[in-house]
Formats: sequence, structure tokens, C-alpha cells
Amino acid sequence: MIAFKHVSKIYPNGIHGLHNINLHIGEGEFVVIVGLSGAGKSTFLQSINRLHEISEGEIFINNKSITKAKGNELYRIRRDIGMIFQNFNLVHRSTVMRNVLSGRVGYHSTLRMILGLFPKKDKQLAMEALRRVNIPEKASMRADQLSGGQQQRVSIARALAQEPKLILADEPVASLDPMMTGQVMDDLLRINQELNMTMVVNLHDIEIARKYANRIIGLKAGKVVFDGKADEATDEAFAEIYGKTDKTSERMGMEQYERIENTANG
Ligand SMILES: Nc1ncnc2c1ncn2[C@@H]1O[C@H](COP(=O)(O)OP(=O)(O)OP(=O)(O)O)[C@@H](O)[C@H]1O
Repeated sequence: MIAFKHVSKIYPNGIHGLHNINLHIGEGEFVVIVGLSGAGKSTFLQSINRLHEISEGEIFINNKSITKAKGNELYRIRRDIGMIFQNFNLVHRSTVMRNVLSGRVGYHSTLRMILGLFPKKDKQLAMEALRRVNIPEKASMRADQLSGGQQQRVSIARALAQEPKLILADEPVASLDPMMTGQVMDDLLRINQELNMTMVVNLHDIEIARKYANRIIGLKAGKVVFDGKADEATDEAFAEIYGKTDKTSERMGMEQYERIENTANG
């Protein structure tokens, strides 16, 4: 479904965001990307839909090169990729329904969208998506009247309304409290299992990564330093991914950090 072939990304300031990444993500996998702040997680994720342009190599989505795609072809490949952001990216003053319907824009003319002329089928799809994340009753509310967790569920519903083949989620729970975190991660897992939807999710919390992922990919300084099943991601593996830096504790929470550091120290 997603293939990275010799992918590197060098930012204009010379920083290597990604360094010769080679991997394949299969249909229906729930992959979590972990690593310290600055390890390259966002660069990795956003290279998949070309929000970040890579410098070398090639990325394939269902055997089509998104790296080389132009015009309509690029547009169609991107339509198959739903995206969820840490800060939800909703239009706050619009209703929940309008926000979810905006997932359909890739299917219609610009004029139709400006006029808000969504076909009945789109409205049904949007309601179905809201039901899937358990907030159909919020459809007519303004997005900014919802809690953070509910807003993230709207953004998941918007991604679903797009009828994507895969979903990328960049730190989807970083702004949420633990209860909301559980609900949003449960939604993503349910969608993965019920629809066999491929999920690639950036997370910095290793316990959440272990709980939800089938597969964990650990990045360090733009390189893959771990790639295995969630139950193979031992404390030793995490000690390798996170190394020992003063910043580590800030990113992980003291309890996790102390355990990982004790492991690293033997
Ligand atoms: N636009 C940019 N210009 C220059 N360097 C960048 C840019 N974006 C990211 N970088 C650098 O590339 C590296 C990888 O950054 P990236 O944002 O992918 O890491 P991350 O693992 O997602 O971090 P975080 O968890 O803090 O979001 C870092 O060293 C970062 O400073």
C-alpha cells in the first residue's frame, strides 16, 4: 500500500529530516511512528501525501509513484489519503456537518463547493462518518462548541467522509487529556478493524503506541532504528529509539522515562 524506496529529505538549512528510508506498509496495518522530538516523525508522515517534498528516492501509494505524480494524478492519489492533525484543523465557526462535508471537496467542482451544494449522498456519508465516531447528535452544532476530543472526532469523520484508502494522523492525541485520548485512539482502532483502513499514526507516548499498534516504527535522527510488532517493542528497544538525552523526560513523562533510562543503564 505504501512503499518508501531510498527516501531522504534534506531541508534547505541542511538538516536531514529523513535518511535513506526503505520500508513497506501493507493494507490494513495500524502503524505507529515513535521517536524523540525532531526525530523526523512529521517529516515521515507528511512525505506520504507530499505535504513535505522529499529530496531523494520515491514513495509509492498502491504501486503509483506519488513522488512523480503531477496534476490530476497527484490530486487523485491525495484524495485517497485522509489526514488528521494535532490541532484538528476545523473551521471553528462552521457546523460540525459542514466541517465533515468538507471532506468531500475533492469530488466536486470548486463552484459547487463555494455554493455549498453537496449532493444527498454526501450528506448521508457525512452522517455515517459522524455515527462511526459516536457523535451524530452534534451535526448541527458549531465546531468550536465541542470539547477537544469531540473536535478531533469531527476531524476523523471528515477524513472518513473523504472515503480514503489510508489515514495519516500526526500526533492526533497530543492536545487531549487521558480520557479523550483513549476515546480518539479507540475510534482510530475501530475504524482500522471495521473498515480494514490502513493507519499511520505519529505518537510520542510509548504506552499508547504499544496498546494500539500492530507495528511500531522507531525513528532517530531521520533513520529507522526499530521496525517490529508492538509486542517486540520492549523497554530495551525503546531505550535504543529514545537514547538518553535531557529532553527525553520532557517528551515522555517522568514515569516512562525513568523506566526506559533504567533499562538503558542496565
Ligand atoms: N521546515 C523545516 N526547515 C528546516 N528544518 C526542519 C523543518 N521542519 C523540520 N525540520 C527539522 O527536521 C528534523 C525532523 O523534524 P520533524 O518535525 O519531522 O520531527 P518530529 O519527530 O515530528 O518532531 P516533533 O515530535 O517535535 O513534532 C528536525 O531536526 C527539525 O528541526
